[in-house]
Amino acid sequence: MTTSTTSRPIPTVADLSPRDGLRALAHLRHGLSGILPILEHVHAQLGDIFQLTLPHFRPVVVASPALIRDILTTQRHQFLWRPEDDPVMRLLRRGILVTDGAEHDCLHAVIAPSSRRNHFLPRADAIIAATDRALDRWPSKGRILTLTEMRKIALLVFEEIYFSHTLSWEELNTLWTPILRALAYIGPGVWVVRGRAPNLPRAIQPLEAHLYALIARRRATPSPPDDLLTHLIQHLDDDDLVRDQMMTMLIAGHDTSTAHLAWTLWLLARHPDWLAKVVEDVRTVLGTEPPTPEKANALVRLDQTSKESIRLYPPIHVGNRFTAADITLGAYRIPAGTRVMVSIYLVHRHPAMWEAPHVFQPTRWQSDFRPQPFTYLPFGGGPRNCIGGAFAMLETRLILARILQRFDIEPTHQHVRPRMGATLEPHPDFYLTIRRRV
Ligand code: HEM
Repeated sequence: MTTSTTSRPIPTVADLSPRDGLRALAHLRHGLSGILPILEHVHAQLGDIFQLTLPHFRPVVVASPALIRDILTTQRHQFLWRPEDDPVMRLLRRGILVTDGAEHDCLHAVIAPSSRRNHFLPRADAIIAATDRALDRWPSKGRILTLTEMRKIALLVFEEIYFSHTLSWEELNTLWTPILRALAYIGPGVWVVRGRAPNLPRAIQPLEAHLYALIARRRATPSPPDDLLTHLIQHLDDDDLVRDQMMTMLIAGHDTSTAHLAWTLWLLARHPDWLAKVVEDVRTVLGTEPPTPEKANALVRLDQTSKESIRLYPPIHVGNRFTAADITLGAYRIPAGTRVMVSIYLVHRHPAMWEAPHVFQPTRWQSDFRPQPFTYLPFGGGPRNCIGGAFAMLETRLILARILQRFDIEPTHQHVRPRMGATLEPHPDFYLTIRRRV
């Protein structure tokens, strides 16, 4: 823990000069997409810890690796994950992501085994098969709406691997709007500054019904498959609690991969010289065979692309915590009940930690390159890091390799901005021009 005998006041946006304040606010012309540039601007002026002071929304934003280490590891017991009244709590209820202490640790013990590498490595062919179901419907020559298509793939893959359920196109159509409504509900909205969370939208009902139907069917299956859903029903008697974990894993497990896949394709399409090299690797290593985990490991430049993409555009760009009591963090006193935001986005672009932080430079990820501790946190850090990180890394590499094997991608000039939804996603959704090879 970082200690200090005297405490310092946390700088607030009120400490900005009027000129800097106006410059920061000017980014609001881009709506929600302007918030990250505002945070970058304030970070540059006020340093690695500062406080926003909006009505009902006064988070302490942290971009200091040392303080982030304290929050995620040594002082983690001083933080809670969620206040009672928050849309994420209302949607996920008692899901692993939003529980604390012993309850969290019990759920972790149930869920973690189905997310280990040795569990899903043998199912890599199912990831490819689910991907192919979506790719087979792409035009031979034409355009795809990238974020939308990546979401379809991520949902098909997720349900196949974690619920052993082959989602039909009809089911996907039924679930599509409820899932988008659930994501919009938990994304930032005006309620944040109004201070009162809206009610859970009724439109998500078909998603609830889908999860409960899977639970009922699985409880009635005599020889169930070895997957997350089976682990859950074997350990948890309460269907509502099973539903909470399924909802959590489905939301946390597909929206993040969707955003990462879309960002990576956008970066590739914006950097045609690099794209050509990655494609050459894919086609040399794979030939006409589908990607396997071993072959994906040999795709070094694809791996570098993915690492750089998730540095620049981390789908989870912030870790939210709440102080459980008055605490001391480094040289600062923070009162109980304060929202503390670990800014993964700011630390990934920290000018003192990264060379050319805003530049897409996949070659920085040479095999011997190790970022400074707590400066690269795409999957969080400490004991509460991402439970699906290993799966996500394999899944996204296999999917990208399959896309590049089966399709040529044209460079794009389209600009997108990172928008804070439930995850950090490219906005607007963008078209990729593609041509089928196989
Ligand atoms: C590119 C994909 C992914 C990214 C970038 C990502 C990122 C993260 C991050 C940053 C955290 C920590 C949040 C915090 O400290 O506040 C986290 C936690 C979590 N993630 Fe992921 N994630 C991804 C994929 C997945 C997948 C595939 C699953 C499940 C199938 C998943 C399930 C979870 C869960 C349940 C937690 C909470 C763990 C706990 O509290 O013990 N994530 N993720």
